[in-house]
Amino acid sequence: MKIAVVGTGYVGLVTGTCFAETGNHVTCVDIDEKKVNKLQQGIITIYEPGLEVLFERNIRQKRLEFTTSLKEGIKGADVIFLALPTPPGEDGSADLKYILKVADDLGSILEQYAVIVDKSTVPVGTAEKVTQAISKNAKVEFDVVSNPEFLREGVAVDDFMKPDRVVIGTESVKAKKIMETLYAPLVRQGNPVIFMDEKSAELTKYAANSFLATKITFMNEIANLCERLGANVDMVRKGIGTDTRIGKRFLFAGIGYGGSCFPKDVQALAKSSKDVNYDFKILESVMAVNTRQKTRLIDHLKGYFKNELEGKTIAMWGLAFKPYTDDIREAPALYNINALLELGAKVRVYDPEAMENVKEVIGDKVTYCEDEYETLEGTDALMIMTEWPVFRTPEFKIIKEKLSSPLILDGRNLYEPEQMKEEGFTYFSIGR
Ligand SMILES: NC(=O)C1=CN([C@@H]2O[C@H](COP(=O)(O)OP(=O)(O)OC[C@H]3O[C@@H](n4cnc5c(N)ncnc54)[C@H](O)[C@@H]3O)[C@@H](O)[C@H]2O)C=CC1
Ligand SMILES: O=C(O)[C@H]1O[C@H](OP(=O)(O)OP(=O)(O)OC[C@H]2O[C@@H](n3ccc(=O)[nH]c3=O)[C@H](O)[C@@H]2O)[C@H](O)[C@@H](O)[C@@H]1O
Repeated sequence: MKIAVVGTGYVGLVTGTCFAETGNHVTCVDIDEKKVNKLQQGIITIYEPGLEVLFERNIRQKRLEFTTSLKEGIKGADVIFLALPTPPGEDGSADLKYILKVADDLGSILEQYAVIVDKSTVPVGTAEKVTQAISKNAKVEFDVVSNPEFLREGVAVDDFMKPDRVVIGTESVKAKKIMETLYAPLVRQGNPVIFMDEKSAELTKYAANSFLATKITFMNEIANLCERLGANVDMVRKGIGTDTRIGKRFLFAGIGYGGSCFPKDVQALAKSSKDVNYDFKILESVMAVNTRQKTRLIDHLKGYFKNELEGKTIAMWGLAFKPYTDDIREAPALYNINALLELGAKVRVYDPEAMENVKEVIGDKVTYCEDEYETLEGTDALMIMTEWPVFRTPEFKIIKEKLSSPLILDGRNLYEPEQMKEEGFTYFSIGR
């Protein structure tokens, strides 16, 4: 099949590369000339384990191409994916300006029937709006389909190539057939393609992300309660996760969820609910608890140093919002860096992949270090923000030698509290 992917960011690049890998001819379109230039030279623009080898192979085999021209990119395409940004607008709702701009343009340049697919996370009613925008100038038939994406950064290739399920919202028989054929190689494992109406598909995406954010938040609350009651959240997690109705995944307490999606999608669903006069109480609590959770380590640090953080230097391990990505959007680390700087502390940071991205946002307000041990030079405490494997089994002796006070604040529960006590640390983790 001939596929066009409009928007070659995270989702666009994974979508384009994976569909090329399953034998389609894919042209990815982006307005960012620099990005397209790099991609045309075979330079990958995101860090995603396992993607580069597929990307290089499909470019070599001329199944994957890049352009800045929408007209050229969609020429002859059977399916056109819109993988465009939907950032939060001022009121928290998803901003549809990128999607609707492309939809407007598509109307006049479509030369033959195509299935236009909303791959971006978009509120209920967007497929209808996209249809109207294209219809204004369209001279040919087309269908608009909702096909939300459920991939996670860091394991995006696996999530895309072996999806738990594929959700497709359409009532068009023609579009359904085309989408079925396109996804057939990806659902051979027997996982379902679930067809439904467009609105239900759009809401499914927000429901999934909001449910997962709620699950994490619930565990963060249980963790906070554990600290007050003397229980251990790891034990409680194991105790409840073995109930198959609850499941083991997404039960890890920490310093709050981050990333480019959970925060914005929970906020957008809350706003959509308000717009139809529905007070979605759980979502309001989830957002409030998550904001509070991000301050947990700082609160403890302030307590330890009796609010005297002026002139203290803090080492920070991990900047990305989670491991195996260089993505720092809504990363708890950024929140904590800013809070430390405001309190007059200095910060020394290390992350295996995300430092360049942090430099772009924070500049030289913090010191960037070559590795985890260099961050510890002349510092008063260590904060752990991301559970990269390299931080899991460090040389505690070296850490202790380098810190002026043996204080570790661990937002990801990497170490055993008992062992830390034996090693002579004051160790604060979440819910233990
Ligand atoms: N990042 C993720 O892990 C996931 C994201 N999503 C959703 O997918 C959508 C896209 O997200 P990301 O890929 O992270 O965004 P992104 O910000 O990484 O990429 C968007 C791309 O669209 C391009 N663009 C903007 N206007 C354009 C136009 N008129 N024509 C062509 N290209 C244009 C930008 O230059 C950028 O390269 C969002 O709705 C997001 O919520 C869904 C699942 C996973
Ligand atoms: O819509 C999206 O963009 C994507 O959002 C999330 O994927 P992602 O943001 O890549 O990352 P997750 O692995 O879900 O983690 C999100 C945040 O939750 C935190 N988290 C996750 C799991 C957990 O048990 N505890 C926890 O605190 C992570 O540290 C991270 O900050 C969803 O998991 C994907 O299904 C979805 O497609």
